[in-house]
Amino acid sequence: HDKWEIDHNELMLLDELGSGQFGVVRRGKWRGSTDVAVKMMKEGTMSEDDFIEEAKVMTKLQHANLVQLYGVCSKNRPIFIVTEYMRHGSLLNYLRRHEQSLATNQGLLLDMCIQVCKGMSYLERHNYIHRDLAARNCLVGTENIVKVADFGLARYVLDDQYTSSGGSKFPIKWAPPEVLNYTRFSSKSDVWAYGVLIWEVFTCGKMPYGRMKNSEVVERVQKGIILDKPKACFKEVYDVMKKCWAPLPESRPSFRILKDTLLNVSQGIL
Ligand SMILES: COc1cc2c(cc1NS(C)(=O)=O)=CC1=C(NCc3c(C)cccc3C)N=NC=21
Repeated sequence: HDKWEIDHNELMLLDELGSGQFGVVRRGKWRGSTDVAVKMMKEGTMSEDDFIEEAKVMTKLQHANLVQLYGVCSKNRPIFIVTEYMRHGSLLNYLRRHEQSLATNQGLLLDMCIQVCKGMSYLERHNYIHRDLAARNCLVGTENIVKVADFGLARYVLDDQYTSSGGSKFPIKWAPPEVLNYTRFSSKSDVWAYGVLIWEVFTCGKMPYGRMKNSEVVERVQKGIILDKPKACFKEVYDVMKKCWAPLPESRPSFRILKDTLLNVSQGIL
């Protein structure tokens, strides 16, 4: 019995948590006691066999700031992807719901960014590129634990509106110039997206570039125009964002460096 294969008879599906373009996510219980989340992959949205191959690798990526993949139910269709359950949902929704209390708590906002950085530093160390890092793809658990989710899944999406940089669903606002021009993903393109994620956190979930059209955002990014400093954000934190948005990927810091930088900023200003 393959370790990553979960017997769907051992799953009890409970309330619906949300639904995205790849399917519905429901809360569940595994073997009667373990809280899980189950993503039921809408048929035809994903190259399933490739993903199942990848699931074997993903179950080996284990870190306190990565949403743990428990396994897949791949014997039936739709396939189920089973992960640990994060009781406060997506970071983006959490920021928006708790704006009042979070807006004045820079320490907590910075701590959330550092947790994401630790998860991303682990992926970087394992040469694993996320490709779709954003606050919507991070999840919040108990005691303000923040974890990176959905890492690497973008490669298996069949909808080319989502995968090609010209597509209507492509996350343009989190993409650096080399991804917009050549779809060249790397851990340094993840670093650019991480800079936008810090901006999302310090604006408590605002949409980057507001309601600006994708074509206008692309033009600005190509010209080197970057997002403004959020009101409630220390200058030192904005300086880190600007490092993440260096036009050339090789000029951007690694997540390993970013982690040390942010920890110093945290000690310095708090
Ligand atoms: C409590 O609220 C929630 C909790 C979760 C959640 C969404 C919400 N609600 S919401 C929509 O944000 O408002 C999604 C998950 C999840 N994993 C998702 C996942 C699976 C199952 C498979 C592959 C990739 C991923 C990321 N673990 N816990 C939660």
